[in-house]
Amino acid sequence: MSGVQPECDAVPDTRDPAGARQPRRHGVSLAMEGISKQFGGAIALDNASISLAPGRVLGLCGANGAGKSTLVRILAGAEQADSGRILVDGREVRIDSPRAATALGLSFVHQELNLVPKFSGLQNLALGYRSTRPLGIIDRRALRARADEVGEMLGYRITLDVPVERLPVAERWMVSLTRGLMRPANLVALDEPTASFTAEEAERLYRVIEQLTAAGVGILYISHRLDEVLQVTDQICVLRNGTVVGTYESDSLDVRALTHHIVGREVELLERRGPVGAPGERVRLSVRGLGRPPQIHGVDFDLREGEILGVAGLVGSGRTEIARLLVGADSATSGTMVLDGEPYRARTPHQAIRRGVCLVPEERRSQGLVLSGSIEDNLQMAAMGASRRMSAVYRPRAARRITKSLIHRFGIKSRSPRDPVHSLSGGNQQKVVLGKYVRSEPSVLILDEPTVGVDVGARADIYRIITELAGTGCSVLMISSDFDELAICHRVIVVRAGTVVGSVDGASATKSRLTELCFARFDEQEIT
Ligand SMILES: Nc1ncnc2c1ncn2[C@@H]1O[C@H](COP(=O)(O)OP(=O)(O)OP(=O)(O)O)[C@@H](O)[C@H]1O
Repeated sequence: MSGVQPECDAVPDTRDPAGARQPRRHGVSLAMEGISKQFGGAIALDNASISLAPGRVLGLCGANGAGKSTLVRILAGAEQADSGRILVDGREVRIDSPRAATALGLSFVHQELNLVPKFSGLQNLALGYRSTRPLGIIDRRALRARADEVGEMLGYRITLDVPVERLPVAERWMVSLTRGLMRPANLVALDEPTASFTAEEAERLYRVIEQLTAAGVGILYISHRLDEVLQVTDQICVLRNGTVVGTYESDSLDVRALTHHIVGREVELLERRGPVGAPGERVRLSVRGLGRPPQIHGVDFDLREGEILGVAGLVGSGRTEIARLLVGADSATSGTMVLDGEPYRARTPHQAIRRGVCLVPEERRSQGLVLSGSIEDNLQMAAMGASRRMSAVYRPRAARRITKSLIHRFGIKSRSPRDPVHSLSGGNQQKVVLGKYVRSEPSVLILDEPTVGVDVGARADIYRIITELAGTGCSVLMISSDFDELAICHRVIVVRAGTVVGSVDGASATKSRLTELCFARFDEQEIT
C-alpha cells in the first residue's frame, strides 16, 4: 500500500499528478497473445488474444463469466496466466504484480471497488502511486487539485475527506474512477465504468475518454451496456466461455448483431413497450415526510399492490439512501410509513425482511452476499430470515430443489450449487443476490440497480422475473440509472437533492424526459 498513513499530512506520492514533474506518457501498443487461465480445473480463458493500438478504444464484451475481468486482472498483475504472453510496444513484458503494471503505465478501474473502506477518498487516491521524492512525500494539495480537475471533467464534485465506507456506492465508484483516470497512463482499462451512471453522466466520461485517446492513451472498455460500447469504442472483441469469438469494427455492428455474437443466438431485446398489466388499487406502502437530513428530507410516495415503481435520479441525488431508510439500514429521523394498513418502521434490514420488505442492494459483494458461502447457502439465507413461522424447519432436499430451479431460472453459471460465491463472475454474483431475495417471496421488493454487471441475456430474464413478480401482487420499487430499463415500470418517481420532486407515468418515462427532469431546477419543474 505504498506506506500510506491514514492520518498523515502529506500523502505518499504519486509520480506526480500535479503538473511539471509528471513524466510524459505517450500511447503504447498492447498485445495479449494466447492467454489461458484455469481456476481449479474450470476454464476462465482459453487461448485468448487481444490487441490495442495507441489512442484507440477496444471494447471487451461477453456474457457473465465469459472471462473479461480475468483478462483484465491478468493485465493488472492481479492474476497470473497459465500460458500466453503480453507485449507492450512489441516487447514481451512480465506483469507479476500490480506494481509491475503501474510501472508500465497501465491504469485500472476494476469492477469491484478496490478501495480501502476506512481511508478517506484522498488517501485512496494516493494508493499505488510511487514516490519520486525523498521519503515518498508529495503535496497533498497537488493531489486534491488533480482529483478536482478530473471530477470537474466528470461533472461531479468528488468527496475526498470522508472515509469511503460512509459514501454511497455511486460516490465510491466516482473515487475509484477518478483514481484510475488521474494517473499519468499509457493505457487505461475500465471495467463497467458507468454501472451507476445515467446516460448524461456517462456522456461526460466519454468526453474524458476522447481527451485521453487524443493524447494517445489506449482504452480497454468493458461493459454490458451494449449501446454505449458501440458508441465509445473503435473495435469490439467478443469473448464466449473464455474464447475470443471475434474482433469487429464497432461501426459495423448494432446492438442486435453484437448481442448475437455475445450470446450465440437471438435474444429478445427490451423494447419500449411499457409494463405488462395494471397494478392493483390498494396502496401497499405509504411513505410520508421521510427524512434523514441533510441527505434526505420530506420524501412522500405511495406504492400500490403489484406496482412496479421506478426511481430515477443522478449520482448523489439520494436514490440509494431512500431505499436504505425504507428497510432500516439507516434510521429515519422523521416521517411515517404504513404497510398494508399497519404502521411500519424497520430498525434493521432483518426486521424489514420479517415484514416482507426486502432490499436487493447495489453493492452485492459487501451487502448482499456471504462470499465464502456456497450459492445454495446464499440462496437459502433470505428465505430462512423471512420466515414468520416459529415452526419453520430447514428441509435440505426441498431447499436443494428450489436452489436448482433458481439457478436455472436466473441462468447462474456455475459448476455446482456448492460452489463458493466468490468463485463466480461479478454478474453471476448479482444474479445470486437477486435470486436470494426473490426466494423469500417479499410483498415489497426494493431493487437498487438490479441489472448492474448483468449480461444482455440475463437482463431480459430479470425484466421478465420482475414483471412476473408484480403480476403475483408483489410491489416493486426499482432504482435504476439505466433509464431505458425503467420502461417496465408503471410509474417513475424522480429524486433530486434528497427528495421526490414528482412522478411520471410509465408511458411518458422516456430516457430524454427523465434526464430532463433529473437536471431541471426546482422552479422549472412541472411534473405530473
Ligand atoms: N478466483 C476465482 N476462483 C474460481 N473461479 C473464478 C475466479 N475468478 C473467476 N473465476 C471463474 O472464471 C470465469 C470467468 O470469470 P470472469 O470474472 O473473468 O468473467 P466476466 O466475463 O468478467 O464476467 P462478468 O461479466 O460477470 O463480470 C467464471 O466462470 C468465473 O466463475
